[in-house]
Amino acid sequence: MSDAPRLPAPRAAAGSAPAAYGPCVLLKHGEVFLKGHNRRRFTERLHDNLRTALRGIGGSTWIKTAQNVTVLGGQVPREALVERARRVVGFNSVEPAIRVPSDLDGITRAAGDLLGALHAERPIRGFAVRVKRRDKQFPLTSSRMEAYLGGRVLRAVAGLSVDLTAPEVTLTVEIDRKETYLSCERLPGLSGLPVGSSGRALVLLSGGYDSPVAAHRAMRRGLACDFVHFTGAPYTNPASVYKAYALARELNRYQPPGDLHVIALGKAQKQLAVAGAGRLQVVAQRRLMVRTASALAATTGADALVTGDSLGQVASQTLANLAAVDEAATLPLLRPLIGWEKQEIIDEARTLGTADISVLPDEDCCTLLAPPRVSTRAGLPQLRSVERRLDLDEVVEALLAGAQVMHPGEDEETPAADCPAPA
Ligand SMILES: Nc1ncnc2c1ncn2[C@@H]1O[C@H](COP(=O)(O)OP(=O)(O)OP(=O)(O)O)[C@@H](O)[C@H]1O
Repeated sequence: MSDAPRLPAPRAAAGSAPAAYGPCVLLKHGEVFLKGHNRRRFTERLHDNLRTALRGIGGSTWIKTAQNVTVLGGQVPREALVERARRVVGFNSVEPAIRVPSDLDGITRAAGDLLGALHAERPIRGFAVRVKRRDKQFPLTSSRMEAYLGGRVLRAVAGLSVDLTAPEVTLTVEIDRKETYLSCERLPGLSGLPVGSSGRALVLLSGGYDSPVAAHRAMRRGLACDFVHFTGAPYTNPASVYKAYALARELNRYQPPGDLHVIALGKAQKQLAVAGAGRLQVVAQRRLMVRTASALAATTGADALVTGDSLGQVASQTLANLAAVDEAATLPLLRPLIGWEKQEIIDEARTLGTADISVLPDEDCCTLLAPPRVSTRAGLPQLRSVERRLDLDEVVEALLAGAQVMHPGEDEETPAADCPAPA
């Protein structure tokens, strides 16, 4: 007895070649999906960021939206599309897929082809079919379609078996009105809010592990980031600038590129030491950094500062010292890693690709003039009395006047050529 259900006539003539058939990538929306009335604005931002990530990919591309899903295709290898899409914040998953017209024959043939090719590459122990029918006009319900496709695939591909409890491969079939998408692989995306949807921030970027990870976490909450790096110049070599540039370039792979501002802090650090900062030197330097960054933020359009502090990690990051640094900032000072452990931070830096840069040696401005023992309870009255011996406004003005602006990663890629999405 046949396992085929009694079907209405297929929408395309049996045996005819599918009208549209080709590889694409399905990008499932993350938190954007929850945005109610604002969803459209968030989705536009997500697509703008996707277009930016596609720059320089070497061929024309198109994107279109189905319900809570973006479909990406073009005249470039699908692997390249997948690689670029996985850098875009805001997609929960990235699924290499094929598109076929929404008729039963086309879908059945594609399912057999897809699982047949996979099975030929490496024998599949058990498979399952999951169908999502977004077009309720489609003649079969999702569960009937699952059973039907499963049966047809079993017939078409020798040696396959069904396993509905723990399948090695799950074929996902999403049926829209005109097109159907079939996919056997789901890669995790960078979930979160589209970069830029929460505003702009200025990240204090050192050469260590922590601040690049903090920057990436800020991006994942929708902040577009510029960067500021303080060097100990003229008393240190330029190694830390090379590192900051390489880190910012790596981070810019995840967002429309932000600028890197480099500021030579060495002379001001010496002024603080001469003013008698003593055990307060490191916290006084950090206060000067956030004061200067706050002033710089006014020119970059940032609404917040971001640092890589983690509570209690080092002496300068006790609660009292963090509070003393906060007091010098004129913008909200965000610390995405405040509750993270060092090993968690290093693991994430490895995943991001910043760890290999952070590990390189440099001459950090923070160790320049650092006292043998850093105060763990820097008092505001003492800090203010040291700072009064300097004209802080003048110091900040001079630091900003000497700032260098760089554009890491911006000139490496040419704009992508868009082509119209298939109807
Ligand atoms: N030279 C610098 N330029 C810019 N920001 C800095 C610099 N040094 C420190 N910061 C900021 O202050 C934060 C705390 O720095 P600190 O050196 O105390 O800790 P850390 O654990 O070494 O951080 P990181 O691993 O990011 O260097 C850094 O995460 C960074 O945001």
